[in-house]
Amino acid sequence: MAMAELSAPQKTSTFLNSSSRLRLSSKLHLSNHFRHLLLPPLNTAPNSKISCSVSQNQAPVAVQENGLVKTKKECYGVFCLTYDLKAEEQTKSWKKLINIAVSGAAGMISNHLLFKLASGAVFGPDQPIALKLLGSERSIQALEGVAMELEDSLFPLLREVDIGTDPYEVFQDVEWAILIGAKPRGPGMERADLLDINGQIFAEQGKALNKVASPDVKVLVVGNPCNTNALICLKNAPNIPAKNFHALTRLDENRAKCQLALKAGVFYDKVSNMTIWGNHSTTQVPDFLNARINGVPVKEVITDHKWLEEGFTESVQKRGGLLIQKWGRSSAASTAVSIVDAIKSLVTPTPEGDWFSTGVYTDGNPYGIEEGLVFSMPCRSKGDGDYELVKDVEIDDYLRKRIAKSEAELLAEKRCVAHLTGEGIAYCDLGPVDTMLPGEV
Ligand SMILES: NC(=O)C1=CN([C@@H]2O[C@H](COP(=O)(O)OP(=O)(O)OC[C@H]3O[C@@H](n4cnc5c(N)ncnc54)[C@H](OP(=O)(O)O)[C@@H]3O)[C@@H](O)[C@H]2O)C=CC1
Ligand SMILES: O=C([O-])CC(=O)C(=O)O
Repeated sequence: MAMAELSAPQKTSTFLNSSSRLRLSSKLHLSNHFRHLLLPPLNTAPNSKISCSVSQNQAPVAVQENGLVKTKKECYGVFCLTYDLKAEEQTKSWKKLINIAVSGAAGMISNHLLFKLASGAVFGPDQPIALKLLGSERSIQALEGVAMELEDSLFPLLREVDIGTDPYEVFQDVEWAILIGAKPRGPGMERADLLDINGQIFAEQGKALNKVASPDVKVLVVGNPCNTNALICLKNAPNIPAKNFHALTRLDENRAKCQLALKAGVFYDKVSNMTIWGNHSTTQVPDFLNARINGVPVKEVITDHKWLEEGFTESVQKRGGLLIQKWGRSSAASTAVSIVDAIKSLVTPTPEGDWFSTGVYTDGNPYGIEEGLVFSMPCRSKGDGDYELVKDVEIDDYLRKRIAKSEAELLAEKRCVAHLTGEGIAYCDLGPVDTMLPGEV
C-alpha cells in the first residue's frame, strides 16, 4: 500500500541529501495529514515507490504501468500523480507543460506570485505548469506549507509542485526561473557586504541554471540588488544567452504610471511608453520625456515641469521606502503583480507603439550606455519570450545626466562583485549614500 514505503526512507535518512530529505518529509506529511483524505488506492505491488494514492475513478487521468501508478522523481503530495493531458476532452487542446522555478518560494512576494502563476493569469488558460520551488534549510517547513496551500487551491493548470533546497535539482529543465530569494540588508550592514552575500547566492544559482536548466531558460531576478544580482547570475551561466536575463524594474514602471495618472487626473491605463532607465535603486530614472498620457507627450499634459523633474522623479525613486514606513515591510503584493506584468510583456505581443521597461544586458544598446551592465531600458516583444530594445527614444540633457548617474552606480556595484563575475579582484568604492534600494530611504 502507498504508506508502506515510509519505513524505508526513514532508515536511510542519514545519507540523504537536502532535496531527498524534503521528499521524505513530503511523504511523512502525506501520511500524517492526508491519510484520511485519500480515496481507496489502486492495486500496488508490496514494495512499490508510490507516495500518493489514487482512487479507481481517477484512473483515466493517472498514467498506469503494470497496474502501478507512475510517479515522478520529485513531487509534493497530490502533485505526485502523472497525468496524461491528452486523455481528457477538456485538456486535449492544452499546450505542453512548462517548468517554472521560483526561489525564495516561502517568502512574501512568492506568497502572492505562486497563486497567480497557478491560476493561469500569467501564461494563459491553456498552459499547464509545473512549479519548482527553491527554499533553504530555514524555509523547509514553510515551503511545505506553501505546497499544501497550492494543493488545496485545486488549480486545474497546476500539474506539478516540487520543493527542494538544491538549485541543481530544482532548476532541472526549467523554462522560466524567477529568482526572488535574497538576504535583506540588516541594520549596520555595509552595502558591499550585502552585494557579496547575495552575489554568492546568485553566482551559485547561475551555475546551476547553466548546468541543468533548459538552454533557452528566461531568468527574472527580483532579489535585491536585482540588477547586479542578474549580472552575476548571467556571468555564471555562459551557456545561456545573456539576453535571457532580466532584472525586475516593472514595479518602478507601474509606480511611475500611477504617479503621472494621479497628477494628470486620468486613470492609469491612459499612461503609456513609460521607461525606467538604470538601476532598481534611488538613482533610477523614470522617463517623463518619452512617456505619454492618452497618446500625448507627458510634458504637454503636465506643464509643471519642476514637479516632473523633482517631485515625480523622487516619488518613484523612493516609493518603496515610503511603503515600508507605512506597512513595516517591503512591497510584496504589488511586486508580485509587477512580476506577472513583466512576464506577460514577454509572452504577449507589445501593443503597437508602446513599450515596457526591464533590466537587461547592455551589450549592443543604441543609447551609449556602457556595455556589460544590467540596465533598465525600453523594450518591445513579439510575444515569443524574447525582446528588442526600442530605438527611437529621445534623450535630452536632463535624461542623459540622470542616466549617467545610475550607470556610474551600476559600474561601482560591478567593481564590488568582480570576484563573482570572473572579472578579477573586487574593488569596492561605493559612497555611503549611493546604491540605496528603493526601500532603504
Ligand atoms: N526588484 C524589485 O522590484 C523588488 C525586489 N524586492 C526584493 O525581493 C527580495 C525578496 O523579498 P520578499 O519576498 O519580500 O522577502 P522575504 O523576507 O519574504 O524573503 C524571501 C526569501 O529570501 C530568502 N532569505 C531571507 N533571508 C535570507 C538570508 N539571510 N540569506 C539568504 N536568503 C534569505 C528566504 O528564502 P529561503 O530561506 O527559502 O532561501 C526568504 O523566504 C528581497 O531581496 C527584496 O529586496 C522586493 C520588492 C521589489
Ligand atoms: O528595497 C526593497 O527591498 C524593496 C524594493 O526594492 C522596492 O520596494 O522597490
